[in-house]
Amino acid sequence: SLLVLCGRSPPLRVSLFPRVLLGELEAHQDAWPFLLPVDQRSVPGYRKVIRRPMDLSTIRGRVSSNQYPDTEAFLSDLALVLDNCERFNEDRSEIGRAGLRLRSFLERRWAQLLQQS
Ligand SMILES: Oc1ccc2c(c1)N[C@H](O)CC2
Repeated sequence: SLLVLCGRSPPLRVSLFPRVLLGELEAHQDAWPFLLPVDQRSVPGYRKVIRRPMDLSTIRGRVSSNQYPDTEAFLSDLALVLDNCERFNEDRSEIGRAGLRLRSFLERRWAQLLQQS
C-alpha cells in the first residue's frame, strides 16, 4: 500500500536503538541504584514523594514484550527513572551523583546513536 511506500516505520537498525541503549545502561557502573524497583516498604517517604516509580528492569520487561508504542514512550520511562532520582536524592549524595552521571551518559549516547540513523 501507499503507507508501505512512504516507509512509515523506522528502518530496522533505528528500531534496535532502544535495545542497544538499554543494554549499555544496565551494564553501566552508575546503574546500580536503578536496576530494580525501589522497595517502597523499606524506604520511608518514597511512596508519598515518588508518584510514578520506574526502574531499568521494568523498562526491560516492557521492551521485551513490545509494550512501547514508539521510541518516545521508551525515552520517557528512562527520563522518569532519573527524574525520580533527582527528586528523592540530594545531588551531592552517592545515588544523586550516580543519577546525574547516568543521565549524562544516556543523553550523549542517544545523540551518538541518532547520528548513525
Ligand atoms: O538513603 C537511601 C535509601 C534508599 C533509597 C535512596 C536513598 N534513594 C533511592 O533513590 C531510593 C532508595
